[in-house]
Amino acid sequence: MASNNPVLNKIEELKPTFIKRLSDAIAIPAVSGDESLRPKVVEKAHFLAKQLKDLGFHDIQLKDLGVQPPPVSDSNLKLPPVILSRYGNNDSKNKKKTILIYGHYDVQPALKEDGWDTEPFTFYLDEEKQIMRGRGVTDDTGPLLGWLNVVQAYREAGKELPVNLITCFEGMEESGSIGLDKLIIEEADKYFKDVDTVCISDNYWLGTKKPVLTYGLRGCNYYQITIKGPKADLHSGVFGGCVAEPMIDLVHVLQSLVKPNGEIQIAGIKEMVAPVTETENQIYEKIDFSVEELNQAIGSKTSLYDNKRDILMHRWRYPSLSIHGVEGAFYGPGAKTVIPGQVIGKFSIRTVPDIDSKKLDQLVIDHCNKVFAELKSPNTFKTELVHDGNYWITDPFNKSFTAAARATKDIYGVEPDLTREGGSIPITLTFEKALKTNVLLLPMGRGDDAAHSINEKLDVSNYINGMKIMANYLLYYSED
Ligand SMILES: NCC(=O)N[C@@H](Cc1c[nH]cn1)C(=O)O
Ligand SMILES: [Zn+2]
Ligand SMILES: [Zn+2]
Repeated sequence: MASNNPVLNKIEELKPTFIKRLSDAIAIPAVSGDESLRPKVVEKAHFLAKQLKDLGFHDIQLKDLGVQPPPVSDSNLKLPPVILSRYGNNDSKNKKKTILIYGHYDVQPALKEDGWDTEPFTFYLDEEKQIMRGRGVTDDTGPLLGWLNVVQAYREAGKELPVNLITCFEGMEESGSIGLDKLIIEEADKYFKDVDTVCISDNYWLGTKKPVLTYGLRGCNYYQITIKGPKADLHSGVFGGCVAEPMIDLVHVLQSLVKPNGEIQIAGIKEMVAPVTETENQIYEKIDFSVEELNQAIGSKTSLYDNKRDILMHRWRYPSLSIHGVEGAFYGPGAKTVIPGQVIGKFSIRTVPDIDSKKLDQLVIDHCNKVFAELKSPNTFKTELVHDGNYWITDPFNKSFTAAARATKDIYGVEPDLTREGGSIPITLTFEKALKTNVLLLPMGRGDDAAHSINEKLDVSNYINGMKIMANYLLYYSED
């Protein structure tokens, strides 16, 4: 019986070791979106490769993906490596199934000044609440290390791993997984040739109490608008009123994209969204989630919808457009009277079935060009795609989901809810297509973990129970 799996006790016993491993990893500020921190992303790859080696993984390869394509400031900037490795081997008398474990070791940017209670790259354990804090604890360093920890627990419990593992850990997920598609396609018949299924632990429960398994993701197309005017920033008293201000142009274009109620204003997008079916209509009622849980996760009562169904549909199955920020604009405290000479506005669209990504890019660029032309501004203007990643949806009743549901029930005593997610993991669809296999999303953290936000956290219980689920999932998936 897997609930008596001795590996589960070993996971409890090794808790301090696993917390220390996470603490060491969090200390490396592997921010893929910050070019100046690229050496740190590479350092984290080497840190992980050493951990894998010490745990008995073999054939460890740090795959070079070449230089980062534009738009990028440094045209020689190298992409961080993808870490491939194996645990276990098939020989003639030992034919085990092979699971590919995907995770990402890069993280979102984080500064203490953003409002963190502690330094984001100094791991913090709240002993009383048993909550761990730091950039990456839940997205995705904690879950990624979970797999390594599970291998250690199997080894120290004296149990053979019931499956073979292949790792594919990337360092660019938070920046669109640039370069990874090509590598997966190239390795499909080589390094990945024995893969039976893919498991990704890089998402979250919907709420805070009930575990879930995830069968859908939205895609993400990220754009930037660059507006250039004066050669340098100007004094607004000296020049204000007689120069065309890039920031004023940008505000006009950005406001044309979306209404405050979330409605996207770009013509042609709505028409590409798949209609709601009767079967789909019925799934929302059964999901364990409430408006209060959303309010708790966002720390306010600012939801656009007052009922569960609309909230879930707008998170999972409708597109959304978010405006993220403006590079070059004044944003600090105080009252600087500056006219920024050049600004870069950033926004993204979360995509859903059946939006055609290339058609979307054209609609977005045409829309922005049209609105800018109407301004009759002498400034220069360019809208471009920074990166994209497709949406994904699968059948949640295949062998891998069934094994994961059983493993989850062992640990939490309930059947997990089957959910979709509003976030994106750009590479999911590529795995499915290139390896001709299923993908399972097996989340570790909770819906209020504040991934991408300040004070990102992971409850110790989710870390430990998440590993126990992984351990039993490997066992159940190995069975015929
Ligand atoms: N945990 C998954 C995650 O956070 N994914 C990112 C991926 C992304 C896409 N474009 C930029 N980053 C997300 O924002 O959903
Ligand atoms: Zn992630
Ligand atoms: Zn993320």
